[in-house]
Amino acid sequence: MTIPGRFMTNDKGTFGEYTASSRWPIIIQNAIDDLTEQQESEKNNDNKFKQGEVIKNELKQFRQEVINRVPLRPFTEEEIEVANVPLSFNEYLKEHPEVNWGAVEWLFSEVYLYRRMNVLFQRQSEWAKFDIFNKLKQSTFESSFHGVVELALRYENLLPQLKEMEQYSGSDGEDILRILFKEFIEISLWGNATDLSLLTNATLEEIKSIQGAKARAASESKIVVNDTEKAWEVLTKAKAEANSTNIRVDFVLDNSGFELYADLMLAAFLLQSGLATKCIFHAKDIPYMVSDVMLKDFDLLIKDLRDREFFPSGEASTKESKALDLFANELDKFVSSGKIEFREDSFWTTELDYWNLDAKEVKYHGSTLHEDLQASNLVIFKGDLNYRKLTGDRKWPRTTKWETAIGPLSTNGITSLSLRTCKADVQVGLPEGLDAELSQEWEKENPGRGSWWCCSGKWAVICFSSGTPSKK
Ligand SMILES: O=P(O)(O)OC[C@H]1O[C@](O)(CO)[C@@H](O)[C@@H]1O
Ligand SMILES: [Mg+2]
Ligand SMILES: [Mn+2]
Repeated sequence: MTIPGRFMTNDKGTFGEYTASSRWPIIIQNAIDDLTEQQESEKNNDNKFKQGEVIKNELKQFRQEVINRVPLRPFTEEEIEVANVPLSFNEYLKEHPEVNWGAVEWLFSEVYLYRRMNVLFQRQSEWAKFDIFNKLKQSTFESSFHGVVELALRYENLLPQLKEMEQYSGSDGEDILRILFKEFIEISLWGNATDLSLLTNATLEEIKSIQGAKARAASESKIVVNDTEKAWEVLTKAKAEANSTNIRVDFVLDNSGFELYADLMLAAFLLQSGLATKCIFHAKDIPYMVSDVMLKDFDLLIKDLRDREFFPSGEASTKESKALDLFANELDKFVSSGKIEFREDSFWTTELDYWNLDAKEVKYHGSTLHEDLQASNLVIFKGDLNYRKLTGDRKWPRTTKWETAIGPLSTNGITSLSLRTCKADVQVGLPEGLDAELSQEWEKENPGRGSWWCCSGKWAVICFSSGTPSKK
């Protein structure tokens, strides 16, 4: 099959076109507003205030450039030097000299946009390490207080049950573990405390019950491709073979706040149940896509869990406070014992798609990461942007097979699982007829935009690749 081109910001009627024309100016304006607020809170630092004014004017100018659809310019030597900008961006622009904001590949231009914004802050000494999206990340996490507490209580309730599991005879225990695995995968997938059967005080019997199955079936109905079972088999096989000595699961992260919290819950479940012995989290090295996780967001999350102002769970003695503290302590223990590790790499914030997670990409860490991820039993890619990079954000027919769409990743040795809430035009792996069916359904409420069902965040896909050539 010929490899199709990537989605462009001038593809009429696409979500990419809409994002570029209407959402990017809003994102930049929000950054200007948050910068102004930050300046107000540090007025006494005159030098910082002045530098903030410089950034603000440059952001306003940049926003105007995007609106006026000017050509995308290369980074200057000075910018590359000061802000450590990977040369991949300028190489791309050299090959595509004519691109402007109104007619450029969506993937490149969106990643380039965040890099351009970051350069403006990195060039000012007082703002070089400032995360312009921090306020938004923190306020969003703060507003998810009830879901955070609910999951912490569930986790606390689950711990003794996982211990008790040992007594269950083989298949019975495994059945429950499989149900819990699927539920934690779904909690991580949706990045919220879905109301699954895993109620706060559900007993193991209840989890296995019909009622539990009904709740699960309801939430699974929105997952239109579901390879969870294949990931389960990989980890249970590893657990049986490795007698739990060395099972590594990697998370290529998406959003901070509740999504990261849900990812940590999944990791804690895997570690406590012996389905993993080490979890490595891959974070972004600069502020990116507004909400994506940086190393500092993990430290902030643990601090927030213990902060009674941030999460008002009452006295330290309340069951809610104790559950939050318990999970924060668990995370500290996992980190100090090396069971959880956090890393960052500039590869994740280049425009390179994940076909570059391969030995052939030797300039921007693609091959280094590819080499390292060979040692992982399962690499979980979270969210929509990662899915777009796995599939190259290309205009594949929506029934294209997963292993075709992810190119070299289907045979170069990385065992991968994409947990994606659908928020962009690219969509593959669908059975015949499903796209038409969902487009028709979405069209009813959204005339003329039926195909945007896969940009709504209302549906999701869970896609597995063994990373080895499929046995013919
Ligand atoms: O946080 P996620 O799940 O990666 O979603 C980010 C998505 O939002 C968008 O910015 C626009 O919807 C996409 O470009 C991007 O893929
Ligand atoms: Mg996401
Ligand atoms: Mn994201």
